[in-house]
Amino acid sequence: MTQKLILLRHGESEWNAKNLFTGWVDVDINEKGVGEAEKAAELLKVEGLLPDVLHTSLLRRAIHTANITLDGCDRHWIPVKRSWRLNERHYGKLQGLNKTEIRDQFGEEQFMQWRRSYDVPPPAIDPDGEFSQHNDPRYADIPESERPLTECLKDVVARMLPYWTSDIVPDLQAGKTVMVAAHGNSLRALVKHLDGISDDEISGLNIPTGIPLYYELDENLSPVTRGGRYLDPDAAAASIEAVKNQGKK
Ligand SMILES: O=C(O)[C@H](O)COP(=O)(O)O
Repeated sequence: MTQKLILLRHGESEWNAKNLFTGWVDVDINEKGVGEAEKAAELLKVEGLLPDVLHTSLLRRAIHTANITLDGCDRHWIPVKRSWRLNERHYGKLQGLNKTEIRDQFGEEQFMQWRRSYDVPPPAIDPDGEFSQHNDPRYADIPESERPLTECLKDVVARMLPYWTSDIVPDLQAGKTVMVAAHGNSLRALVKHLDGISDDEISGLNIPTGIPLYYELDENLSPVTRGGRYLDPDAAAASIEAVKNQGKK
């Protein structure tokens, strides 16, 4: 028997539209993002892919997107589990800064290394700075020494995988259709794991906002089709290109 996994990056956020590095800053989705979340519900209904359980990050943009999508396909009542381990990558000192300005200031190579290298994190944020979440009560359960002040994708893989194993896999193995509502980089980390993508190749993978990515997994939790399937492939292709080119305009 195969298992059903739906990955959903939040719809466009206020800061996606403003071209700002966001990371753990808790911004909401904008009107376009609401529309994407509603469309995601339609796509799930057409496919007959109705989630039995939801896993989200602790961030409003993922939670809000998932609520709209589940409401739209009459699944607002399913159980929900949330974890900081599904949060966006902590973008360190870049949080709150404009992507184009950072690219202009530091050059394309440094900009892309911070955005897409596997193991080079941006400089750490000042824990008491304006865009820091270091003292946010929702993260009080993370021992202070382990609370990130910046992260590279490798760090995200390391903190996301324990949750995948302990909480998401058991739901899949119980035969549930699982939806994970999360973020560009936490989903890149999960896709890297599922598809066995190398540390080098992962730099070329981008996740579009608000379009369900469906994975059918075999008994070993390997994708039946590598890369899964976007439920709206044309919209996904256009949005992937836009994410890839962020900071270039
Ligand atoms: O945190 C952010 O700024 C975005 O959600 C992801 O940004 P990226 O595509 O530049 O990594």
